Amino acid sequence: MNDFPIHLLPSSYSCIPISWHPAHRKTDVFTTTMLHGGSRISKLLQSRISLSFNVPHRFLIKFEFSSLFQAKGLNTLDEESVEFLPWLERKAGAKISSVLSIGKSPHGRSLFASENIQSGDCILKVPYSVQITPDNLLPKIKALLSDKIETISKLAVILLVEQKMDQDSRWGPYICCLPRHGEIHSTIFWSEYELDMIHQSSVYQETLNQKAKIEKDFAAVVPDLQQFPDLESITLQDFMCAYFSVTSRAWESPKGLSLIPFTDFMNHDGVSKSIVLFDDDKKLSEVIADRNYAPGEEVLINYGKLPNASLLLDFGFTLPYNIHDQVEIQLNIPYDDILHEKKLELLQHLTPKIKDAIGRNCSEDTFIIKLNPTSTMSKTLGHKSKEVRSPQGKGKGLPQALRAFARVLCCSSPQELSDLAMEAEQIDGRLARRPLKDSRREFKAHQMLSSHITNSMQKYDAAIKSLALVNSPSTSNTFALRRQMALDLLTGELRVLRSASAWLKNYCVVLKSTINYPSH
Ligand SMILES: C[S@@+](CC[C@H](N)C(=O)[O-])C[C@H]1O[C@@H](n2cnc3c(N)ncnc32)[C@H](O)[C@@H]1O
Repeated sequence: MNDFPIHLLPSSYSCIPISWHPAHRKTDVFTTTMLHGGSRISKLLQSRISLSFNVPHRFLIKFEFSSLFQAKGLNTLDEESVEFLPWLERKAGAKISSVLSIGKSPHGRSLFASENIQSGDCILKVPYSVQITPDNLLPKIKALLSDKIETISKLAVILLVEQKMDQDSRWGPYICCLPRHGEIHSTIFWSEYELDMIHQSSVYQETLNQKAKIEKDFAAVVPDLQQFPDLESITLQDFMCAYFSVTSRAWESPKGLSLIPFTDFMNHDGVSKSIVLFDDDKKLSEVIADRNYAPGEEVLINYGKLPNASLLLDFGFTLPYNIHDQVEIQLNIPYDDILHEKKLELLQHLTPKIKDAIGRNCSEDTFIIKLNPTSTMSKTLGHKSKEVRSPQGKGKGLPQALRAFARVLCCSSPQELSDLAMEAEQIDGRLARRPLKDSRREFKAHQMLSSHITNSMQKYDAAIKSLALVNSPSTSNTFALRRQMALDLLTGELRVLRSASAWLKNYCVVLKSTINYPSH
């Protein structure tokens, strides 16, 4: 389902580990030996000459980088950023990168090529010894925290404890770089007024769920933290910020959830092929460049095939045109349907638990529509775009589970329901996965879906139009930024709905042509 071996850990839809983990998302952890081209990676690792790290090199980086940034007209570095890599390399006792430097991008800190990088180069190697995992909890706090506390909360507590230690923190230079309240745009920090802009999207409810979960997790750690005088002043807002730092910066690694300093300064590019890899034998994480970079260019990685819904909730940003966008729709069996109970029973028994792209279990009436993984070039937009495929195409179009649900929903007699149940038993136990033999009923089911989606599109249209009318409650840029994110989110979801609608209309036209009307 997800080709990306590792990704940053979003938390929102987490029923898995990072709860999602990955936390909410399904995360497959591969060691380099399991990767495609793993041998290439090992070869690169062996062939790279390890430069010894010394003080003059620090100054070299500083010099090269400052001049690079002046040449590119980018913001110059702050002192903290210049000192960061040398600090981490000293801590690791190893060279981490000789081709990357930290700089400022329009999206916060980022990594930039400090010299020519070729596709296939290993651009950074961060030893496990300088990654932050729950093992880094101070023993006295570790002993106190109940086993029930999730990893994500444990990492958040580590960040908070280190923050409180201030000058005494072993991770001070890293902690200083973490986002602060006011700089974070995840929807968990949006006001009610701002959230209202995305009421139409499932992210609205996901945000409320996520906030409730964080509050619950905070309530679970507070009694333990209160035993330390320095930590009793930690507020829910502090915890939320630390929690966000974890969800937006941690990777699921063979050691569990890990914060990987320096690597986590890399920004996301949805079409990049670079990901974070873990070499468990060498006990380090690495990134291989997926293309050539000239000095001064921002080097990006892929956090995973994430729709704007996940990016917004877990990372606090959206992409203007996200090829991984998806939309969640809900179908319900009407209560006044005389077959309500029977349909419900059948669906509950015979429909396998529906899982979305990120591994979350959905209730039987919630479906995720995604665009077909086969990309085509959109001439108009100049972006790689995807469509829900037409019935004639090789793709499957809408989720099978959604179409099955519609077929059951449109049954009008107990006999039709038991025919479906019998057919499922005779095949693979999965209900209503095949087109109904009666083309009229198949047509009716898809017509119903089509009008449901049209209805949803109208609501999205209205929500998008109303964005232009919402007034900024303050003069800050924050609201304008969040409104743009809301627009990206809703526009992307509407695009998926439009594509699904086109697919359904096409399918219905094809079906209609096969229906034999009785001759009079
Ligand atoms: C893993 S950190 C990357 C480093 C981060 N820019 C920093 O200043 O430390 C992830 C955060 O970077 C920002 N970010 C990453 N990729 C982005 C993108 N393509 N567009 C906008 N913001 C992005 C978001 O704020 C996100 O929460």
